[in-house]
Amino acid sequence: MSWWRAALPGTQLIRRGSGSARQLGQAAGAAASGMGNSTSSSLGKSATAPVNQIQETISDNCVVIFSKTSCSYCTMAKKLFHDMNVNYKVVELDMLEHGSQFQDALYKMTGERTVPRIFVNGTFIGGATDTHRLHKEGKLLPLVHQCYLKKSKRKEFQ
Ligand SMILES: N[C@@H](CCC(=O)N[C@@H](CS)C(=O)NCC(=O)O)C(=O)O
Ligand code: FES
Repeated sequence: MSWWRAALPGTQLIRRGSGSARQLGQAAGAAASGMGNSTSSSLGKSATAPVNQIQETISDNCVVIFSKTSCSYCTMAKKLFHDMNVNYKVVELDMLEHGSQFQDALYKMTGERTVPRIFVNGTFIGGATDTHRLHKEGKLLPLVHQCYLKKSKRKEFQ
């Protein structure tokens, strides 16, 4: 048993490869490789401004990777979380009709429009290189853990 599971007995906080991607038939790349869950079903389909849609996605999910299906840096980032047994949300920008508008919004929010753009616990943590560095420094999992703790506390009071 991993330490974070031990710390949070009985919770189902860390899941990998939830059924939703397959059920929704989305994110074929991620589903086929058994990694992560789905491209957000609503993202890019609502009239809400891209920045607000991104805000909503990053506050609803502890780990969000803005990615492109063709990008191996993105695949490496997904693999990192997959190997840590951490569930993550992937938004494949090249699969969205208005993907470039989302890249523009990410530029406004993070200063770069490159992929991957990775958010943990609602905060931008960087691209693939930054994320690997955080992991090497032992700082990545605590950030994820903080988010799970926050969510489980919220549940307690509901
Ligand atoms: N050091 C950055 C490199 C990011 C980067 O250069 N990404 C390229 C793809 S690998 C990119 O986004 N190019 C522009 C684009 O696809 O719109 C990281 O680790 O994330
Ligand atoms: S590694 Fe080539 S597009 Fe990302």
